[in-house]
Amino acid sequence: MEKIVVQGGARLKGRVKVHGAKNAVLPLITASLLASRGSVHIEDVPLLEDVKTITETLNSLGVEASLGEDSVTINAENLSNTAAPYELVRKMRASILVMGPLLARKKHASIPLPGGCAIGSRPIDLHLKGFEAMGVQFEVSHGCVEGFVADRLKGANIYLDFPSVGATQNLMMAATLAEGRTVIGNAACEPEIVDLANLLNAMGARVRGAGTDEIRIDGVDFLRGTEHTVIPDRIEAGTYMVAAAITRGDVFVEGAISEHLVPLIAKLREMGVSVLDGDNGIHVSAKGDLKPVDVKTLPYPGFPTDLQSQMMALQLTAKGTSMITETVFENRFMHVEEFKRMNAHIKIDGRSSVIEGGHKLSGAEVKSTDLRAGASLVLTGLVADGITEVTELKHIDRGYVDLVGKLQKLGATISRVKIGEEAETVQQVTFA
Ligand SMILES: CC(=O)N[C@H]1[C@@H](OP(=O)(O)OP(=O)(O)OC[C@H]2O[C@@H](n3ccc(=O)[nH]c3=O)[C@H](O)[C@@H]2O)O[C@H](CO)[C@@H](O)[C@@H]1O
Ligand SMILES: C=C(OP(=O)(O)O)C(=O)O
Repeated sequence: MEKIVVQGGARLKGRVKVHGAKNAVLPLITASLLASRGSVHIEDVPLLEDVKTITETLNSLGVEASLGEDSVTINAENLSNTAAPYELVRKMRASILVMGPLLARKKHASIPLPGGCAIGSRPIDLHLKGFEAMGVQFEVSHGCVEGFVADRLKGANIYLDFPSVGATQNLMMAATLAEGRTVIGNAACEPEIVDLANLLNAMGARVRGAGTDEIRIDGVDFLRGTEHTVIPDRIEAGTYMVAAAITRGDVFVEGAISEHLVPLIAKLREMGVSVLDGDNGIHVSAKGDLKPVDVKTLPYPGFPTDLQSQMMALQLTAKGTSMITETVFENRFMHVEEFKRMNAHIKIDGRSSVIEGGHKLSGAEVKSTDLRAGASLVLTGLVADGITEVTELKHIDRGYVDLVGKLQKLGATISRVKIGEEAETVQQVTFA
């Protein structure tokens, strides 16, 4: 078991490069299941735990999927198995994204119900309702949801009650091989949806309207292999932008795309942070007191829930009262109790949190409750008095490649140590 040890006080400076997006690459990998001819090769793949899990899931379906240093190659010509194993699905909710491709190619899919997680109950009803409209029948038994369709999937008009990212992706993938046209209304508009549509179209699909709230897909008979490069991770980029602001630092976030980060940039500027769009990246710098701001998370192009806890960390350092309203997940304030251990003054009122900024933060032992919460505790540790120790790193490892190494290069006093060996390493950190 390991933990991250951070000594607060360093002002971050320099350049940090973002990796390919976790939330884009997971659906891209499952979309490769749709190719019955040739291999799909994906570049700029972040070697995260989630990427390893989804690759293993494909292997368990009889598919050749191999990870390189920053790429993955998938040949699904011999896709044989249509039942995903529980031990992989329970590790990662995005495993549900094998369902659309399996139903489209094999007319059958059996997936263990992923269950709730720290941030909410996260049902899959919108996925299932959409598949039903395409002719799939479902049975739920022994903790698994099993879908069958006698013939080819049928194109359908599907309206999503909420613009679910996963449901949009799953239905979009299934529709590429369905008979006729599928229209997904109130679709999610995230950049990761556009990236998926681009891959599908390069594989021979006919997907139009991705990035708007109405996606039209005309089914084709088969899809083939291709090559694709993943978009940069806007949430990783946003995390480093907040790291620059919270330490009143000066950082160039290489690869960050400003069009994908409009709400974060707007809020940072409102707080008094300088954000400049540069050549292939975003330059963030801050000095002195920041102003409080109110933030409401929303589906894209609204403020992303995946940057909510990082923003809260920053609000803790602003002078005055800020508010965050979380509208996407019903239980995404688990980090608040951990922040409070660091002398944060926060009150939760239903789906909102009121953050009283400007109190001196103090280092403490805290634990990650989800991957973004883990990163936010590290960010808070960068400005807290003394040493912060963050445990439960399995969450952070799901979503950040080399968080510690990247922060070290920016000048943070931070290290990752085995629990039990900390005394020596903390000394190294303190006096390095
Ligand atoms: C791997 C991946 O890309 N994960 C992202 C994806 O998750 P994910 O695709 O799971 O998120 P969704 O957009 O589906 O979920 C948003 C909300 O809709 C609800 N819902 C969803 C599906 C459904 O069938 N029924 C239902 O009620 C969820 O419980 C949640 O409250 O989008 C989220 C919202 O931007 C991000 O936080 C996650 O990082
Ligand atoms: C919630 C997240 O991911 P997932 O949907 O994979 O749990 C996230 O990336 O912040």
